[in-house]
Amino acid sequence: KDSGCPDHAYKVLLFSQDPLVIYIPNFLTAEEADYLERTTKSKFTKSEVADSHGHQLNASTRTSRSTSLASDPIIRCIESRALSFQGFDTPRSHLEPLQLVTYGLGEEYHAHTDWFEAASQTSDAYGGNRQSSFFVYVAASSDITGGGTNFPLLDAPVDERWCKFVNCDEPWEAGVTFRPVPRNAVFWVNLLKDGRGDKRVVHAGLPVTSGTKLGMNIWTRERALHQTFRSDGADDEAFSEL
Ligand SMILES: O=C(O)CCC(=O)C(=O)O
Ligand SMILES: [Fe+2]
Repeated sequence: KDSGCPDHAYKVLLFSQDPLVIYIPNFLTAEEADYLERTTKSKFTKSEVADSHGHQLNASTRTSRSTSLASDPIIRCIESRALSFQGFDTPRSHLEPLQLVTYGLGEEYHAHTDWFEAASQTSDAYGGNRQSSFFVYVAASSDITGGGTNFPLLDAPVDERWCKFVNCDEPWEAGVTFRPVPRNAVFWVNLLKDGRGDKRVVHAGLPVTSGTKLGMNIWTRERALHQTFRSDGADDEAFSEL
């Protein structure tokens, strides 16, 4: 256990076994969510996406704004939680810096996978491809409508207890849409056993039709990222100079 980190006695709900999708209520504490909201307010820039050649671009497919977080004690606790959730065998070096994403009215992220096709995005420096994703709903204004995360190829659940977390008004053909419930998270595995990307986890951040939404991506790579691409990269460099 990381000393000084809040105890995380959260429960989890298995959403899908194959692909593996797990729903996590209360992934963040109220204090962490507040902290993330406060400290990132002025930091957002237009989100970038990688094209099929691996070039970063400001595409109309992603109209949200995002920012990467440098490590600090609170961030480190969130990282530790994401790592221990995946078992003890995932080292911290496999984590990308946490990425906060904010959406205002009409902003969205069209259907995409978090895993990459382009070799330039899955190089050794990046630790290969993205093995898993957490999408965490950090905050949503009380008047939020829209802004769910839609997985068109997953089956919608049947039991109505899921309706707290998924939009049960959606037509069955639309797959499943997780609602932006603050502090909750969706976790899924991106890669098949053989390392190829799993197309079934394609998803979209649906347009926000009123209010605002703040989300967070936690991406775990297959292998260690080069130090300069890690949230604690700067610290490590300072260390190596000692
Ligand atoms: O905003 C969402 O609901 C999903 C965002 C997302 O999939 C991403 O940033 O990769
Ligand atoms: Fe995504």
